[in-house]
Amino acid sequence: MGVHINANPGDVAEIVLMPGDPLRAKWIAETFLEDAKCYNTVRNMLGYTGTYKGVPVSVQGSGMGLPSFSIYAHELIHDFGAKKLIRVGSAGAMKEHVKLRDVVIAMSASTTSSINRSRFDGGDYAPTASFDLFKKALKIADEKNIDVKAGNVLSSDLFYTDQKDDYKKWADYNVLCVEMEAAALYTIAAKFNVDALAVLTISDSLVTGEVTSTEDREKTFNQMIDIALGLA
Ligand SMILES: O=P(O)(O)O[C@H]1O[C@H](CO)[C@@H](O)[C@H]1O
Ligand SMILES: O=c1cc[nH]c(=O)[nH]1
Repeated sequence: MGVHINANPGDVAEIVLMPGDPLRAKWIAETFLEDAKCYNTVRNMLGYTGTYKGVPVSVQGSGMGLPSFSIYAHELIHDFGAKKLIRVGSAGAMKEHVKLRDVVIAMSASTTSSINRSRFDGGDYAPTASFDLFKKALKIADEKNIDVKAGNVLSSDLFYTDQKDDYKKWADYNVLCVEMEAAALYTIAAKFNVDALAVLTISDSLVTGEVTSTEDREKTFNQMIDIALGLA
């Protein structure tokens, strides 16, 4: 049992999909998994385990931001033995060629958070995807004819920035999009020596100002789920 995940040993599968939104977790469990059962309702941060093509798979909401994500990732690995964490999240495009609904796989995650500076006594750690999961995800995308972009993403502490153009410096250095958790995922997975990958869908564009609806973000980003489940 963890402090924030009120489940029993064995309730959580070795592979866990992690959307920020707990209602996206519910949608994934109900839409893609067989016999999904809810194992966590603490703080309404819903977690489910079911099967996908006969393989046990869990889906656990993480909440927003590196601190919240870090708590769930830590407990999933440390208390429940998770071995593969796949973030399935929304992100804002920072480059013109990254379009609404594009799937972006995070090879690495820059961050504005100071969590890793504290952890590494001022040093700049480089949070990086698992090569094995990354390779497999590209293969799955290819087989399923899903066009993906891959590169560095930004895990920001801020959703609302003070200046509209704050993203441009990151874009100038080829960072593809902004979200709020991947850097924590890659750091915590590395600490515990488990595999991790962030598969993102572009929900809005900081370049063009286009947006998708709340319902779209909760229930329609199927392609990233297809890729994530292919990793099970
Ligand atoms: O759609 P999710 O997975 O929550 O991800 C993105 O959406 C939230 C902000 O709206 C942040 O958590 C960000 O990382
Ligand atoms: O963190 C996020 C997620 C989606 N869009 C953004 O601009 N930021």
